[in-house]
Order: sequence, then C-alpha cells, then structure tokens
Amino acid sequence: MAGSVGSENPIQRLARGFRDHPITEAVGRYSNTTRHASKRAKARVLDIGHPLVVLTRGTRQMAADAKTYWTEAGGHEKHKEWRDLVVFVFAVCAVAVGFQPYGVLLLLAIWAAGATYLGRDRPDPGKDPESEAHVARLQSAYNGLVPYLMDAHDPDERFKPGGGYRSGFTEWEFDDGDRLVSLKIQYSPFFKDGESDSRAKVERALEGKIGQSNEYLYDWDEEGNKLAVRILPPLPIGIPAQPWKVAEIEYVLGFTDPTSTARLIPVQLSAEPGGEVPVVELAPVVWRHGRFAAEPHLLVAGVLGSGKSNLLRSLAAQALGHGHLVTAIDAEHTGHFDEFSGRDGVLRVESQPAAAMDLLDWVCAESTRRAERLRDLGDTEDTLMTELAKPLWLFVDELASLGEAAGRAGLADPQDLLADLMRAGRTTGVTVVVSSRAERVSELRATVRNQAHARVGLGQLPPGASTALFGGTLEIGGPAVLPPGRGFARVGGGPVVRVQVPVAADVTAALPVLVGAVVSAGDGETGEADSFGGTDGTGGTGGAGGVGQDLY
Ligand SMILES: Nc1ncnc2c1ncn2[C@@H]1O[C@H](COP(=O)(O)OP(=O)(O)OP(=O)(O)O)[C@@H](O)[C@H]1O
Repeated sequence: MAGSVGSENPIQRLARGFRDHPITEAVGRYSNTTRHASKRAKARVLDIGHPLVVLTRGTRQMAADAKTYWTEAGGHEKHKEWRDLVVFVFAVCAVAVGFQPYGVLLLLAIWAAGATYLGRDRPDPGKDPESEAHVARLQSAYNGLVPYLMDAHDPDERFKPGGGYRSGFTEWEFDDGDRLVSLKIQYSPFFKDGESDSRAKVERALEGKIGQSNEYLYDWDEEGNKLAVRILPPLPIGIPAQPWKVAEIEYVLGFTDPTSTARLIPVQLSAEPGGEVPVVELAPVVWRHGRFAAEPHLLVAGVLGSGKSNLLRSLAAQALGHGHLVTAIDAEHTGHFDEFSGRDGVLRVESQPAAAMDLLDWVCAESTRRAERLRDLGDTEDTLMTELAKPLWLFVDELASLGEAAGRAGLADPQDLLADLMRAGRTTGVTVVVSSRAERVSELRATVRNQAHARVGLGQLPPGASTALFGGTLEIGGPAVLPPGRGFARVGGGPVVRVQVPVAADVTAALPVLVGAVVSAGDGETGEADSFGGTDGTGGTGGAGGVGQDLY
C-alpha cells in the first residue's frame, strides 16, 4: 500500500484521504446502516474542511462587526466624522501595505489570523454542556422524582412536570465508565423528609431509574432540604478477619470504597483451608489508636443481628494480636466472648450484672492506679511508660442492656463509671469499645457518647440513631436486605464512609494465627501470616512480644 502512495496524483491522494479519514464517534454509531450514509459523508466533509469552515465563519463575523461599526457610529455627527476618518486611515494603510513587497501576502495573513480568531469554535452558551447521554439519564431520574417531590407550595417549583433536571439537581458526577456515581438534590422545604415513608418513596423511585444492582447511600439533610446520594457497586462480603497489613497503631474496622480512602491493603478473600487463596487489594477503614490518640474509644450501634458483636470480636482479636490486655462484658449472655476466656492477654470476660459491674470497678481502679503511677513518675522513658500503661481494652457488648440489668439488680449505673473511665482512658491507656442496639442509642448518656469519637453504625439505622451517631439521616438503599456487617463508619471529624466489617466467626482458629504472627515478627521473621483457615494449629502464645509493624 505504501508503494502506491508515491504514484498517486493529487486528486487520487485527496480521494484516499477523504476515504481513510477517521469518522467522528457520533457518526460511527450509524456506520452500519446505509440510511445514514449521507450523515457520514457530511461529517467527513465537515471534519476535513474544518479550517475552511473556521475561516468562512470568521470572515462573516468580521463583515458583521464592520457593518455594525459603520452603522452604529452614524448616531451622532461627531462620531460619524470619526468613523469616516478611521475608515479612511485604515484604507490608506491597507493600500500602502499592499504596494510593499509581500504586502498582499501580509494583508492576507492578517485577514486569516483575524478570521481564525473570530471564527474559532466556541461553546454555545445556550447548550447544556453535559453530553446527550448524561442529560437523558439525569432527566429520566428527575422525571421519576417529580411525582414525589413536586410541591405546589414550593415558590421555586424545583420539581414539576416538564421541568429540567437542573432545577432540582445541584450536583452530579459520572465516573470514567460513564456511571452516575453521585447526585445532590435540593427539594421543597415542605417535603416531609422527616417521615420514613416519604423518604422511602423518593429512594425507591431513584433506584428504579438509576438501576437496582447498585448500592445507594442516602444522606438526608433535613435542615437544608437537601439529599446527597452516592451510587456504588456493592462491597465484597464475607471477608475473613486476618492479620491486616497496617501500621502498629492501626485497627481495621472494615472495608470501604476505594474512592473513600487513599490506600489499599492486600486482603485474603477466603478462609478455606488448602487451595489457592485469592488475594485482592481493598480499601480499609482504619481506626488509629494508641496512647494520646485523638479518638481513643469506639461506639458501635446497629440493628438486631447486624454484626455488632462480630465487630467487637474482630477488634478484640486484633488487640490480642498486638499483645494488649482484653476484658469484656457480654451483657446479653450471647456467649460471643466465651472463646476468648482463658486466652493469654484476656483478663476477664463477664456476663452476669454483678460480675460485670465488679469488672468495671476493677478497670476504673486500674485506670486510677495507672494515672497515679504515671503522675509519680513524671517524664520517664517511653518503654517504662508503655509497660506501665500497657493497652487495656474493655469491650461492653450491649451497654444499654447492661444498664438495665444493673438497675434491676439494684447496682450502680455502669454509664457513670464508663464516663470517668473514658475521660481518663486516653492517658492511662484504657480503651473502651461499647455496642448498643440502634434504637437504644438515645439511652446512652451524652458523656459516654461524646467520648467515643470513632463510630460505626450497622444495618439500616433509624433516623434518630444515625443522627446521634453521624449528625444526619443516613440510609443504604438498593438491596432489600443488607448483609451483616454492612453500615457506615466515621473516625473523629473524618467523612462518613460506608463499611463492610470482616467476619470474625471462628476466633478459636483465628487467634493462634494472629498471635503467632506477632511472635514470629518479633523474632525477626518477615514471613506473612496464614489465613485463618490455613492455620496448622500452632497454639498462640501470650503475644506480649514485639509487634511486627510490617504485618499490621
Ligand atoms: N461482617 C460479617 N460478615 C458476615 N457475617 C456476619 C458479619 N457480622 C456478623 N455476621 C453474622 O451475622 C450474625 C449476627 O451477628 P452478631 O451476633 O455479631 O450481630 P449482633 O448485631 O451482635 O446481633 P444482636 O443484635 O442479636 O446482638 C451471626 O451469625 C454472624 O456470624
């Protein structure tokens, strides 16, 4: 083919160029139908002749500008004289330049430059800058919402039949794959956004228009009459708890969307013994925790069976893996902490109210003892401090139930003790993790809630609970039933992100691996820990040795 190009005459070359010229994307869609052959030809002509089109458009603009100048200057005599003078000087200059060597070429170059500038492609100010496909999808979502958000009393009439999507949607975003991933809606102040039925209608309408296979995160701002929606693919479920590759002071609460965090860690997806264990990179939700941490305590709230105890167990396993001391109160006698009893590092696990209150008293006394010793020592070596204030964890599963049981038994309110403990815990190295049924979050005192700045909400939270936890009515839409361990998390003043908690089902199998990993790292080995299922049963030791930073 290359040989034939040299022997082409200019006309053949032009014809070949025209034939081979890439057609534009829009026209490409029609390329398989003869019906649109003329459209294709027109697009090719416009594409190849684009410089000519620009020059013609610019020349026409130039002529129109000159005409406007000529006619508009005629309003006043004085202006008219000025105009005549300017035109005369311009004409004389042009003629003088024209008679110079290359003068005509220079004039042509000036004309071409001016025409190219004036005829350049400019966006049509009246045209929607979104692509047609995006406009169609946004408008379809808008139309689907009109029956539910239309309000005759709304002076702005943001949602009305025949309205444009821009009057109701304030922001939207499409990802690289052209998926709508976020949408912000401003609605009438008269819309009953406090009623879950009204909200549900809007949510289901959006899901119907945008697609049922996604997961939707709804953030209702009832004060501002705004709804922020994020549309995301479902998170992976059933991730087995394992020794996470994070820093020593970091604890993995769960996993979120890659767009919500700036990092990914390798995660083994299966705990099945034998065979290839798939490893993927997932975005962790990390709680940074340690002495003087900004968020030393955690509050987990969730609906019935949403996986609160599982999260507490997962954190207890991580704490033991770091060689920390663990105590736990199982207020509802679920037995979720039984398999921790008697393990190295586990000081006490209680479920009876009297014993649980006794444990609370002990932890408070230990915290006070630590505070006094630290005060006596003043500034001392870090290693001694670390030994004195060895991290001690108190897990209270279902705090509201514990309060109720203690009240029935005529005991003190555990929240009184907890509030003091949490306040001092930051310096004394005592971490409190409490869980509560979502509908009972309001029973937790503000003094307790305010000390727990790291928060996780699991399952479909009632509006009151999500407001108490995150300051807004958050809902997850899409699948009818959320998998256990799915919810939202916020650490301190960070953003609220959705989270999928890993499953810590078989802690008996998990602990030896976690603790073994710490010990072998302390021995200087860098080998990676097995997944839970892969354990060969090498019993765990106390795990008080050094913590392998590269393993956690
Ligand atoms: N992240 C998870 N992934 C998979 N399954 C989970 C997860 N979390 C919990 N589960 C499963 O869901 C069930 C309920 O979990 P769990 O007891 O932790 O919930 P809960 O919120 O504490 O329940 P309750 O409200 O009854 O106390 C258990 O069978 C558990 O194995």
